[in-house]
Amino acid sequence: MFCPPSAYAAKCKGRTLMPWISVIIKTDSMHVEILSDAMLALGALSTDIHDSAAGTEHEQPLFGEPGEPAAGVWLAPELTALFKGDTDIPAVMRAAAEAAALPAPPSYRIEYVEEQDWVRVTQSQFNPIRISSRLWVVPSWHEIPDPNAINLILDPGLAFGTGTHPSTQLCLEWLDENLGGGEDVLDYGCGSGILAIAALKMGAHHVVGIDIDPQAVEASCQNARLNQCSETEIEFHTQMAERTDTERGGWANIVVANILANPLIMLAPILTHAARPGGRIALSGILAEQAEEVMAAYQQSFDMHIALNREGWVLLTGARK
Ligand SMILES: C[S@@+](CC[C@H](N)C(=O)[O-])C[C@H]1O[C@@H](n2cnc3c(N)ncnc32)[C@H](O)[C@@H]1O
Repeated sequence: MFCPPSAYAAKCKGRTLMPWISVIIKTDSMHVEILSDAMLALGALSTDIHDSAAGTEHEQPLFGEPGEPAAGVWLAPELTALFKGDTDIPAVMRAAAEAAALPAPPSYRIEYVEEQDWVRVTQSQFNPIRISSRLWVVPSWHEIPDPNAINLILDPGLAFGTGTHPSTQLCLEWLDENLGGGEDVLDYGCGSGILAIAALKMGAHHVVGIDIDPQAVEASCQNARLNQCSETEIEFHTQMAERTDTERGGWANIVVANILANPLIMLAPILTHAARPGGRIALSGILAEQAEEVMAAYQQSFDMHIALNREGWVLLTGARK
């Protein structure tokens, strides 16, 4: 239901204002960004743009991967802006229309957002995940479902890696199947540290986790502490140190990297250099249609193949020649 400003005013009469108001605006691809910027300048706490044609034949990605051109333009973008409950929304809409050089405010509707314990809401969406017969990923605030299993206790914080994404699960399953014990492991793009810590708990001798994002490194360190990993067994950094103990150019028995196709292609020389001859690599964060391109970047040094796939995501693996 779309609500013109006068109806909005009437709706607010006699009603206790909720702490938050969500304004949902139907617009077009020409005005959506300028309206979004205007909303933020006019006091919106956040804005979100999505394709209201999603689910129809018009649905298409708006952005490509980093470094790639935009994949398309949404035909029916919908802008949602969140305001405090006492905001004069009709005045905001008039000012936003002016900023976007529109003759009148676009049609919009409002929804009232109840105050919630957002931490609790977020936590309730993240439950223990059984990866294999011996491995569970358990949120730090949750009870351990199987005390006899290997339980990876996790608080992802701001980092990626709760264990719910198919590419993370493929990596965990692959590690579960392929770690024999005693390996030196590199986890490149460690996020929450989920793969690195899992590798250590499943028997790796020493694990190095690298992430370009300092917040991910911090989350990984915290999760390592939660899991009582010792600093001599596991370390996290924003970049890889030059190793002096490299054996014929490589030190890792296992290299795992769950990032995205393009960064993985660019990182091929670094990841290849880290793997010792005979060592294995596992790459994920790759869509099935990107597999050939990523394999080509590693094929010279590894005999690459697709080992696992789930929901359109694949895990590529190979042994260092
Ligand atoms: C998809 S998350 C994976 C997190 C975790 N390893 C997992 O499997 O769930 C990818 C991570 O790679 C990091 N990343 C992206 N590009 C990177 C690069 N060039 N070097 C190191 N880390 C990178 C991101 O910051 C992010 O934390």
